[in-house]
Amino acid sequence: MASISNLSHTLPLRIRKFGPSYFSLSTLSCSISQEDVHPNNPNSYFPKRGQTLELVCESLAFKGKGLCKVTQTGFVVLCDRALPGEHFIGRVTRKKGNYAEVTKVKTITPPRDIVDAPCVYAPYCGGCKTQNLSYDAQLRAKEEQVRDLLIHVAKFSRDDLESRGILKPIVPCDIQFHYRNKMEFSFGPLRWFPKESLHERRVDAGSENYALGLHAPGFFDKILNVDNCLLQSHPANKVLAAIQECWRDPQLGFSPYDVHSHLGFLKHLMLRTGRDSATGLPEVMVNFVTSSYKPELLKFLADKVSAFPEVVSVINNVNSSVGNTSVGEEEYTLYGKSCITETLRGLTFQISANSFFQTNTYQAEVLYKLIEDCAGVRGDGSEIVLDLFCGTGTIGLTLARSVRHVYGYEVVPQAITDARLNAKINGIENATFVQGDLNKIDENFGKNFPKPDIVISDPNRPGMHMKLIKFLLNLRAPRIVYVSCNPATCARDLDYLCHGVAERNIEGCYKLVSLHPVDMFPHTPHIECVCLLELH
Ligand SMILES: C[S@@+](CC[C@H](N)C(=O)[O-])C[C@H]1O[C@@H](n2cnc3c(N)ncnc32)[C@H](O)[C@@H]1O
Repeated sequence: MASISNLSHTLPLRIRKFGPSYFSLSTLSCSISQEDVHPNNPNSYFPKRGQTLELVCESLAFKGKGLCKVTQTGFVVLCDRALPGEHFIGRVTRKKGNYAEVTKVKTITPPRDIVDAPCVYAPYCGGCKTQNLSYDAQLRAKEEQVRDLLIHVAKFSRDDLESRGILKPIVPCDIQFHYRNKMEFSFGPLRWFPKESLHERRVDAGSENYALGLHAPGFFDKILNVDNCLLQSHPANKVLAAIQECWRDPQLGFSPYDVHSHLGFLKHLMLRTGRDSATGLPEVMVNFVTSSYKPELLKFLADKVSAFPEVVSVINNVNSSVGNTSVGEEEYTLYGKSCITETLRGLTFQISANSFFQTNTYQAEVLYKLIEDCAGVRGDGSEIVLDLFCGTGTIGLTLARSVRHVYGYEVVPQAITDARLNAKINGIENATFVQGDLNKIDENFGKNFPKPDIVISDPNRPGMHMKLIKFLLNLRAPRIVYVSCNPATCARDLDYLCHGVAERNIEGCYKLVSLHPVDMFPHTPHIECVCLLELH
């Protein structure tokens, strides 16, 4: 779910809804000619495709894009890889409703707070877009983004947020590199080179042209070859390097999968790192995703990686479909165990090749502690917890020890199986996990569990469906802890829960007590938020 190749998500909320006023930024320099103004509305302004603008980046917006505003009009322009304070020339590439996107042509004055990015791939890789921005500045930009969304989308006043102390300072991540416990690399027949290194490409290089790495941002078919990733664990990097060293050898007979011709064997390499719950030592799972089942062919790579003492599991997911996901129709264990383990808040979790687990274990400890604090469990074993979007049950299980019962709901059947298994291995008997689609609930939802004292809701990026919002507003649980990985949809849902949905005549009944932004993924645009809502 959280491979680096899908770190660049689509914008789930219509930006149209925000309008230029969402971007509370000062006016920036850019000259406008009379033709740029729409003839029917002299106040409107639309730059033309191909037009160049002189801009200053003021802040970072969704997907970590630099946000600029055009002088006199306030027209919003977004630029990938522009950083706060950077004065630059941008060329308009796309017009979208009430904003435009530009690509950077030339920097006039460098950004504030820049640092040398330690990773050689940082300028091109879609994973770490802000590695060259100091960590303090990254945190400030994330905090500002959340504040803007709370004001302009969730409709809280700046005064509310500040004087009532609702918006808490962002929780930094103490570990800024090697924090990811899962990475997914892709194989491809032709490595991608950025423009400035195109001279390195050799047409006659044969299998040397093969790529194993990360997708070039925005391209499903272009792969930047990567020998070492500063976000993944050290043992996982050793495995990656060992595979890179040999897999192109023509004598081994490996072919990378071509997403256009649908030919080729090796599709993805997924590396997951956990910890042995008894010794605390790292455990690595190597998962080869292939287009067919050929264990005799994979044996060479399986033997090579299993020679590392940290590698305790070598898996083969076979995905014969033309789709390019890493989830196979069949899964084989080529070496060792079928799962690795990880410890979180004193509990042990089994992680299979495709099960969801928080990708930054270190910061997940911090996040879950915060969720527990916000849940405010009394500890007398009397309370009922409803854990919506429970995944493999991790949040609910950490609370189960001090409440009467946890009811978890989740759409992915395998995650529910894992949640039940996780309850069992931790000796937890007061947790019930049910598979179901929370976007399709009807009036019967809620009849199978007692009224909860605490609701935990941790949806994925699209946030909560209106049916679920209505359900929660009718349920009137005393407390909701809303955990979100997308501050835009989070702000929308907070507005609904607190202020209601005017166009549907629905009244809100919650008060936002606190919102803690948490940095789970340094150098990336991602922001997690933990919000505490209490019934009015
Ligand atoms: C951000 S994850 C949270 C997982 C879990 N709470 C944790 O911390 O590990 C969101 C979860 O919501 C699940 N999900 C997505 N859409 C859903 C839906 N419509 N109904 C129920 N669950 C859904 C996903 O499968 C995923 O496990």
